[in-house]
Amino acid sequence: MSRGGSGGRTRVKTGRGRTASSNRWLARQLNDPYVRQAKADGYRSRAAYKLIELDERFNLLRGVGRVIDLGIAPGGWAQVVRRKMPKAAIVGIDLLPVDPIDGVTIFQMDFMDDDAPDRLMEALGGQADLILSDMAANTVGHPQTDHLRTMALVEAGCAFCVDNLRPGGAYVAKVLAGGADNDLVAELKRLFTTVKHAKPPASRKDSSEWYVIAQGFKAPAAPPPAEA
Ligand SMILES: C[S@@+](CC[C@H](N)C(=O)[O-])C[C@H]1O[C@@H](n2cnc3c(N)ncnc32)[C@H](O)[C@@H]1O
Repeated sequence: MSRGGSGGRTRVKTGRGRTASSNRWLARQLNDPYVRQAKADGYRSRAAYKLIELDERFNLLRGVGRVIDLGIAPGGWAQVVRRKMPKAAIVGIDLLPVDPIDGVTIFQMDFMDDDAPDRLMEALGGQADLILSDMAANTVGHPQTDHLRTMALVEAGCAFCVDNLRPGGAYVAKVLAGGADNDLVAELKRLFTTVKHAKPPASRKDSSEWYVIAQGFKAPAAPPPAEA
């Protein structure tokens, strides 16, 4: 047994240079109907079906003209938006490189970089109707740390909404169960008319991921008139 370099997780060496965890991953991929379906439908990731299922339930994509996709790689969600709303402007960002998707502008950079919001919005060309975040921080195997790191991304997405979402727009973000999200939900309820949680069937049962669906962004209150 050896400690692998990836996030300090214990990796078990098996035959042919593979690890037990990579063998498990391979077996799971081969047995996963969503993986097979994604291949048949030409989607780059099984994650595509999470957005399809969320859209069926919450009508997220109806009428959208401008969409931001945070954590776009490898591009399944962007493909879903592209197919359903062919005329929509779609701008995505990811730490990882992404093969081009027709009609989608993609930045390879950290969403937490100071200039990321401006770069995204300049490319989008106007306020977003929908901001999607499927971002997940690299896990370190410590559930509370993983939860907090992903929640920081969700909160950054929420701040991005305040500046860049049109009134009535929606924000969908991946969250991990972990207990520290009451403040976030309270903030979302202040900003949006409805806030719901959902775990789409395509989300693996053994994953702690959920999605928060915030719809009906409230127009920011006008600043009070300056005193004469
Ligand atoms: C689950 S994947 C997204 C899958 C995608 N929705 C799809 O359908 O193909 C999560 C992505 O979030 C990205 N990510 C995590 N932290 C990020 C950050 N700070 N800035 C940009 N992307 C980030 C990861 O690189 C990863 O590719």
